[in-house]
Amino acid sequence: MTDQSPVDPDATIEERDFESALRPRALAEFEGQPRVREQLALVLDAARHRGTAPDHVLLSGPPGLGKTTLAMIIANELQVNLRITSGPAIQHAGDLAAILSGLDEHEVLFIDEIHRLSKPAEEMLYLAMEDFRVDVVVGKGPGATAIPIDLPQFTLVGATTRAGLLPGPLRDRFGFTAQLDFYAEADLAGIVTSSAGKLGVDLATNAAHEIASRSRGTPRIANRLLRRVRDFGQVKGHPRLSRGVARAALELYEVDERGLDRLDRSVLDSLIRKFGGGPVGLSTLALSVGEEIDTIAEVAEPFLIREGLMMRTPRGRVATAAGYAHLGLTAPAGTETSLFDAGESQRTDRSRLF
Ligand SMILES: Nc1ncnc2c1ncn2[C@@H]1O[C@H](COP(=O)(O)OP(=O)(O)OP(=O)(O)O)[C@@H](O)[C@H]1O
Repeated sequence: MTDQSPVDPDATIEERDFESALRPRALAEFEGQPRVREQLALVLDAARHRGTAPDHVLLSGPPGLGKTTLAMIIANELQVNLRITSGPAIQHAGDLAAILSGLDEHEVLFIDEIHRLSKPAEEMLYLAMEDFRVDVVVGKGPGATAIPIDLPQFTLVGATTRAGLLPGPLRDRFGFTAQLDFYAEADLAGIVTSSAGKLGVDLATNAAHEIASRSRGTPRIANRLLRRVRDFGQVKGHPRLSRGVARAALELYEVDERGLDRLDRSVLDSLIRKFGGGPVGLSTLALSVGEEIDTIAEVAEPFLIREGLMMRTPRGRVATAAGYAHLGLTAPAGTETSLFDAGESQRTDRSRLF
């Protein structure tokens, strides 16, 4: 198997092992997102004092920002078991009933991609979250009866990359909602430095910043790039990973100073050279670079828009003047220079307490 693109959303087994080795285990080790951390600490402390399970927690934000890590930390901090499942894995309401009725008192149930639960499972979850009860329907037709089953008090941690897709009644049943946002470079440099420590790698401070600045605000990518730099250092005989070594490694893997990888650049290149800078539809753009629409929509496009290199308009995707400049091209007169699509998230912490 060929090596992955640094932003490929599908992780290999090696990648998953690597991720779990680097996961912080306690809230105090979780870097960045200070408001989310502080608010969550309060929710957990309050529950500990009361001796009850904390409110249900909803974590939302783009992939790789630490939702799974936070779910694990919540269970660790409460010293309870964590059960992990995901929306697509729960096909029928019965699957969910089996998981819920198998929980022990105060356990944490983590449902990743909760926006992908089926409707019947979602409706069962309403009652479970609110009244710690499920109604299991036995039989069919007029003879069907609902048997109520009491559940232990548990905490649901739901994670979603698309909070907007979550139905209101489900969203409203979470007592604490945290929106994770892209990390500042300094936080990412801190994460890379701790990861290097855990891996026993000698990483210079400016090399950590070099990696952080190319990591698209995302810890998963930062750790992945660190792995590339470590490989490079090992093979080329550089036990100390200096900034120069980090740069050479990232150039080899085609991750540029702004964090664009080969896919991002080919999307931008195609938009500009094949479609005259747009407007062009997402599916055409995906076809032109030979990629799945979802990969373009979830990985390349949000980053290119966030970086102000591309814009989303009602007529399609358009390259900005900065997009042309990034490829060393001069934009035609009248090219949009707007740097920000108002719908995209910025590098700030936002969370809501209900
Ligand atoms: N704040 C953080 N501090 C240190 N490491 C972090 C932090 N956030 C994430 N990581 C690391 O980044 C990697 C990805 O994190 P995680 O799996 O929790 O992301 P996620 O948001 O659940 O992603 P997905 O939505 O794809 O499931 C892990 O290796 C984790 O250790």
